[in-house]
Parts: sequence; C-alpha cells; structure tokens
Amino acid sequence: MLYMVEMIVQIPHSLDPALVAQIKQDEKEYSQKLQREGKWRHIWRVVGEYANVSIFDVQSNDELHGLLSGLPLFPYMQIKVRPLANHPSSIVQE
Ligand SMILES: O=C(O)CC1=CCC(=O)O1
Repeated sequence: MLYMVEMIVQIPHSLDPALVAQIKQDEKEYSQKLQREGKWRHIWRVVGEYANVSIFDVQSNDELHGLLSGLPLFPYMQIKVRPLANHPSSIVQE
C-alpha cells in the first residue's frame, strides 16, 4: 500500500543544539535504513520550508503508524498521511 506523507518539522528553539544535532543524525540513519528496505520510496524537500513530502510502501496503516511514530523527530513534527490508489490514466499500475 502506498501513502503520501507530509512532515513539517518544528523543533523548539529552547532545545539543546547538541541534542538537536544528534536527533537529526538519528533521523537520517533511520530514514536511510527504511529507504534501503524499500519501505520509504521517496523523500523530497518542500522548497522554502523545513518540511518533506515522502512516499511510503508498507503493508498496513498500523505498519505505517509504527514507522512514523518511531521517527526520532516524531515529537517535533506535524504529520499528514494520505493513502494512495491507482489512477485510471496511469500507465504504471503499482
Ligand atoms: O528534514 C526533514 O524533512 C525530516 C526528515 C525526515 C527523514 C529525514 O532524514 O529527515
């Protein structure tokens, strides 16, 4: 099942910069592991925003929720999820 996920990152300015740097490094490793596993198919920066649009390919809503809630930046993000279906005009059927 494919999902479009928008993540808007809002890190409090009061957070220790060293902790922020560690969380960002952990986030990168977590996301790259999922990308290598094929579960996180795409990640795109939204121009001009500290936000991304991503495509996930997972088995269920519960699996996606587990992956998203495990993100190191999860406490500092607004996340919007949209399930995707095949478009009848697409020449690629997933
Ligand atoms: O910087 C972001 O958009 C947040 C993020 C999600 C995965 C990642 O590596 O960074």
